[in-house]
Amino acid sequence: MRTSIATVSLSGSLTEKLTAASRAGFDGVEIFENDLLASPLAPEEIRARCADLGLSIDLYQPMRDMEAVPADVFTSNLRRARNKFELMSRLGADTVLVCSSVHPLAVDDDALAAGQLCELAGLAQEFGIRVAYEALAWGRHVSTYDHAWNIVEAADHPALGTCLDSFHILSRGSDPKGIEDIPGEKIFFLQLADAPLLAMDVLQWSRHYRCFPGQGGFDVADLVRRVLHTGYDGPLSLEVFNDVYRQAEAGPTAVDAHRSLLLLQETVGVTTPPAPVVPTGVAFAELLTPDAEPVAAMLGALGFSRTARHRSKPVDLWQQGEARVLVNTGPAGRRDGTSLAAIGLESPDPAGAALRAEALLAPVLPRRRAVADAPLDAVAAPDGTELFFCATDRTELPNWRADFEEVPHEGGSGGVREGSGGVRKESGGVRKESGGVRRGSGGVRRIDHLALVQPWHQFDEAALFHRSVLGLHAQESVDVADPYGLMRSRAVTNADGSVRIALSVGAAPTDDTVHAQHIALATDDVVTAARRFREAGGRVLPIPANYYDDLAARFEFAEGELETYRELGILYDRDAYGEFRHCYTRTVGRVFFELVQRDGGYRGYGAQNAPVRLAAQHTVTGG
Ligand SMILES: O=C(O)c1ccc(O)c(O)c1
Ligand SMILES: [Mg+2]
Repeated sequence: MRTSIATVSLSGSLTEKLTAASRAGFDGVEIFENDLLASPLAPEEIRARCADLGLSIDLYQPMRDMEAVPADVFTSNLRRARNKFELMSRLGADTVLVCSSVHPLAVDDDALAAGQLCELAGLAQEFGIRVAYEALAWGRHVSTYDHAWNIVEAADHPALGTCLDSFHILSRGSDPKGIEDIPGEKIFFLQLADAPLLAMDVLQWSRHYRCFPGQGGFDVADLVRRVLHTGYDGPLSLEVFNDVYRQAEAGPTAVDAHRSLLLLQETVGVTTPPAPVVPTGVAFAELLTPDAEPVAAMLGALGFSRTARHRSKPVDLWQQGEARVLVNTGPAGRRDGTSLAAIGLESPDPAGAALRAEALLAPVLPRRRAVADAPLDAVAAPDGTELFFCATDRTELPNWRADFEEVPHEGGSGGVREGSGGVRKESGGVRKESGGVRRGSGGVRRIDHLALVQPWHQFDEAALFHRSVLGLHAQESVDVADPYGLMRSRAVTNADGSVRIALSVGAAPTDDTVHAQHIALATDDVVTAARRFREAGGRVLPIPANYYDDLAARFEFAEGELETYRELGILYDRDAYGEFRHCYTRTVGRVFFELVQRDGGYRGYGAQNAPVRLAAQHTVTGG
């Protein structure tokens, strides 16, 4: 289907908006009146610019307070309309949106509304223009789509139809089923927006919190299916009033927006892009660092061993159980402190995953390839993290580990390396971890989750990206209080929890040291793990005594248990499924580690404890 976007959904000048929409792959635009008024370009120039960019002008909007008004007001409305129709002719736009009146003099009289809209449509017709009448959710007398349709039907003019807007329909809780009663050719336009489910004034909700389909809580796909059922064949057009997108750079927002429509079209079954290839595990996390020393000390204390080195690049592979961390000291790592730069995702079909990513507008990165390197397909997530689609030790696919050469066993500084015993050699000569971390050894088994802090304006985009590109499931978003601002956090996971990525965002540009990325490592015994870490010279993040007093009030612990947690900086949480014990390391550059013990199917990430953790990190870094 054709895709379109209202200029109000993007930031910048009209020219910037049009360029962004075109680059992101939209077929057309709705020109919002204010964007035209503020533009130095003449209507003819805007028309030419759109043509150059391959964009059609699908709608001009809005025309307000037209109908159900006293005769003298209507006369001046017609004068205003004639003016706008002349403008639209210069612009080459053939459909105008008229939204239901909020005029103080408008009366509750459907016959009058129909009569005046009919007259307006007659005038429009002289200009070859169609009028699409839309019910604003806060319209004075007309606020539902079925009411607007009744008026359009009564007016019975070929140049008058209705405009459906998913926000107005779904925000009021109207049943979208009735849409199927409207003849498709009388639906002149379809505007789409989602929104988070908030209990607030509908006008404020609409003007500030709309988001792209799939980012909020509405069932936009169901509504679209019903509209398509009528035979509607106009564009799917996004109309998103949103405070964040008004400010964020138009280019990435437009891509995000178009991705939402690609996913929507797939959901309703009008397109079949390459299917998502859901990752089945985390192959590795890659740290970029200018200085391997503190990173090596940290990994050693956590019980990792440096087992292999890349054959042609300054990259070390550190392992423990199934957890693998690459430490890259290449040129890119010299730019700024240690950071979590890449994630290797175990993929059943790496090439298929890359095809999916490309179809969903994810930037596909050049394959990293040296002489003997396995080609790795990679894409950039919205925050710049590189996501590699990997196959680890599967004979039929190129194995990224074959690029690494075993190094003589040197290990970390103590820790649990004996726990990951039974080191075997695989044919490629790379040390293969046994996966056999001894139970109760406090050893790390695998990466539990990766926590990625998003740029402030990319939170919704990030969740939609991971959902649509990787086929991960997005959990509910939770608010977390930081001493210096509010954070929102939302996890995306695969079905068995072997891939968990926690996305979070602050309300404003954040302090890098505190709002660092982190790697959470799963252990069966966090108490032993924390002890060993400490004995190996590691320092856990100190947690205030008040936290433990509160834990004592909320839960009953076995004799001595709480004292142990207090001593080791271990935090505790519980949900309907199980228990969670976790502690944090100090930060190295912009990265820290977490040791986590999940028992009995606990599903969360300790969000309850996050405010305490964030405050503790501020204390450590800020003094
Ligand atoms: O908020 C508004 O006024 C407004 C204007 C035009 C629309 O199409 C709409 O959905 C809302
Ligand atoms: Mg609208």
